Amino acid sequence: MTVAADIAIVSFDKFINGSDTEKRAVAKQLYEAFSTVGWVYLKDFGIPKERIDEIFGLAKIFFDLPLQQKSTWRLKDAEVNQGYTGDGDEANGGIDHKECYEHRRFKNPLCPTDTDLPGFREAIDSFYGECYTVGMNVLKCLAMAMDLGDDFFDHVTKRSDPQLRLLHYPSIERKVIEQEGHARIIPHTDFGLCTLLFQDQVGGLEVDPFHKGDFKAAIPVPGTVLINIADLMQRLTNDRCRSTVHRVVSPKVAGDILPSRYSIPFFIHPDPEVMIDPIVKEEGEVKKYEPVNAGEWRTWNTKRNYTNLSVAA
Ligand SMILES: O=C(O)CCC(=O)C(=O)O
Ligand SMILES: [Fe+2]
Repeated sequence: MTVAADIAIVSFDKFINGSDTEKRAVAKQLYEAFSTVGWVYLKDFGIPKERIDEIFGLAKIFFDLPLQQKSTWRLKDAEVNQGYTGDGDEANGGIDHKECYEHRRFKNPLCPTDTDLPGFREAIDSFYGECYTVGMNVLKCLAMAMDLGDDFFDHVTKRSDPQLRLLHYPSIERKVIEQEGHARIIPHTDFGLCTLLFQDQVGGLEVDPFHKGDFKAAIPVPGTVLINIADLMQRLTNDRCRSTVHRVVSPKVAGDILPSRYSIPFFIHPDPEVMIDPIVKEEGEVKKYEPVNAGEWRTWNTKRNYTNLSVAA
């Protein structure tokens, strides 16, 4: 049996509603988690449960549509990275069994209209805004905890265009997922600044916190959203914050057929023109990474993940 990962549960209430001292105390708790395991379960983060349930419900309605219809919104360009990707479209060194819908901040030409799916676009846009607020507050915590100036990340996220992803792992035979090189999503790190991750109650998400091939379950905790550090934040903080490997495998349920699973990541990226150059804070500290341009980094990593999507080449 897989052991549960040691991921702290932190309340965001005092960050949203508390005094400056209370805000800083929450920031410290987040930083502590991000600089060890790289993940935290955030509760009391200000998005009502009903809203999250509504979005999971809409994801189910969307993915239940016939493949032919979903394919009319098929993602065409890895750089734009918006629309539907089917099972097998995204792969990077292994085989994932999943389908996704990607939604962006400014333009969503491949989003179902009100005629296709009444209320879908409006609900997804509002949820996007709510996730954005949580995400920017998480970045503010990091700025506070690292003494970068509280508004440090405001300057690198003015045109920030995070990616909201609805994810569906279809019900599938266990023996298919459990073949060598297959997974619901293969081991990877996220490549932006940080990610918010909502998951349903099915399970199967695992984290390898210290990169020893020792995966531990990030079990679903009701009322929380997981937040994890991604590669650009690790680079920017010169390894103070840790972007850790994770994957989704079979949930711990009996039977030959696995239930379907839904999750909703919200990937936060800096403005495309920003250079991510490691911040050094101590006398004699050496930068562990070369500076990278955030926009080029995002495009390069996204294209790499869509090697199977012929139109994106
Ligand atoms: O479905 C999940 O819980 C994880 C998804 C994920 O890691 C990703 O989309 O990058
Ligand atoms: Fe991920």
